[in-house]
Amino acid sequence: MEKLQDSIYQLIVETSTNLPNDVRRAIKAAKEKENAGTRAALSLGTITENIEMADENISPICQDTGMPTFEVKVPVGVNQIKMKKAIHEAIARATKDAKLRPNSVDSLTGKNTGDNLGEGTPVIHFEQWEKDVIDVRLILKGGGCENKNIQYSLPTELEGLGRAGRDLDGIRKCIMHSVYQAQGQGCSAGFIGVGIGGDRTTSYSLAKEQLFRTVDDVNPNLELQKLEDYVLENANKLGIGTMGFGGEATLLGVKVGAMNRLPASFFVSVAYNCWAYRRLGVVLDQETGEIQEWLYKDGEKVDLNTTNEEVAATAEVQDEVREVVLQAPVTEEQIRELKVGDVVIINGMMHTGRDAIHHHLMDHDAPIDLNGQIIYHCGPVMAKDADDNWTVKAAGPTTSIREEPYQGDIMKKFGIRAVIGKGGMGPKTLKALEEHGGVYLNAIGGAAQYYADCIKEVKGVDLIDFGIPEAMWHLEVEGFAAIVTMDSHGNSLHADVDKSSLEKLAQFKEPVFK
Ligand SMILES: O=C(O)C[C@H](O)C(=O)O
Ligand code: SF4
Repeated sequence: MEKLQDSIYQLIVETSTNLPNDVRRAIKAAKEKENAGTRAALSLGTITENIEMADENISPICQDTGMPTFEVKVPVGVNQIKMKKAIHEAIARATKDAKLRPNSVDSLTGKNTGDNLGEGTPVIHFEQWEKDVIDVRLILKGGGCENKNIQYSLPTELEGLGRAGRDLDGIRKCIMHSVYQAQGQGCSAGFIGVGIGGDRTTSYSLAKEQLFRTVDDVNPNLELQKLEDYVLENANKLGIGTMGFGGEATLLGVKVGAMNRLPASFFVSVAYNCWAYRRLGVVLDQETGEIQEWLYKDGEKVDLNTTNEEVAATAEVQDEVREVVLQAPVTEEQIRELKVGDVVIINGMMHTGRDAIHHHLMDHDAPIDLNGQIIYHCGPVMAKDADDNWTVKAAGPTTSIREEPYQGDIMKKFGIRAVIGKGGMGPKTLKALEEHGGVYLNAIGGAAQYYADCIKEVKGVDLIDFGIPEAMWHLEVEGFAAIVTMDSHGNSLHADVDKSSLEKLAQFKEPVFK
């Protein structure tokens, strides 16, 4: 098995940096369907550009390289202990090479292990089979979309949809609701895997297993096939759109599996995967561990590069969008001029801060003067160059709503004028933006290569003890574009889309499957 570690390493690198063809096809179709020039179409344009950049740079598509989860099938007699060791070594190596972000954190102390190894990480499931080859599949599912997974216990009452009973129609309602509740926070347009039945644990496992089916796979169970078709068609009528900005493309794939349950339990579990649907597989020689075949890589690679017509359509609309260039630090006056829908181009400094920093700043001083500064909700992938200087390898936004309890207070306490993140924030922050004179800017979730390209220099880092993703990085940027989605006049695009999508959800209240 001398090739095993290397083969697994290749699988990890390829999964993190190169989206499979079925996913590429789904994203391409969504982009073609979206009306050229709308906010949704522009966002999808950034996403496709990012996918191609990651492929070219051999760098992570998204900075959150997720919870590495391996599904391994082995012939009888293959040493699983040795395989596990090779997987661990390959994971540590890929982390060192900045193909994975160090993502394994002690749950009690918050300490990052630094190499993605630790209690429970990575996840590896082995199964024996009768074939004489090894089949290894890997999914890298990020934390933001993982947080949007949801489990229902039927019967239940659902917002907008009323009672969901213990039947196919109740299941239909749960799945429609799962898409609504995710809004844009899991980096829509997304893909969902659904598990019906089982106990709470196996139901979720079944949902995740569905994510290993290809997007164009047709369910052999006719009833489930109809359900998949129904949800795919109708969830896209909710108008949530890419990143929750509104639009046609909300859901790109849905796969449903069912297993037996206990008479007393009836679970429906939904695993939500962002557009950065990173899963690949390899077939390995059982003696050498060498790669014999790649899975999910049918035919020629689907090209996502922007066409000339798309460039022209974008340019036309960009003329209509108000674009404001901000040189950070910024003043209250500049911020109060911004309105929802404006595109802001940032030059100058921004400072990363996410969960640990926000918690810390509540009762500590800031490591630097944050007056007039911009905070970026981002946990980047970083590496040191030959001269021992930090460089940014991937740096997209993280889900901002986690900072909702702190954000308003922190902006006021330190004089911060703008925060950049994704998925939007709630009423507490919106109120603070109005009182204090602040703005919330939405960047395109997952577009980690696209934003890393705007970062010209890493000026320094504070609180590195929190680990690479949670430290405060001081970044000098040029041409960093984001959209105003919450302004200082009480407007929130997120609140609007939530409200209108809930109204649309209610249109699916009547029974469909009897
Ligand atoms: O942890 C991150 O960088 C992002 C996370 O996947 C998120 O979607 O919020
Ligand atoms: S930031 Fe978005 S694209 Fe990246 S892992 Fe999180 S949900 Fe997925």
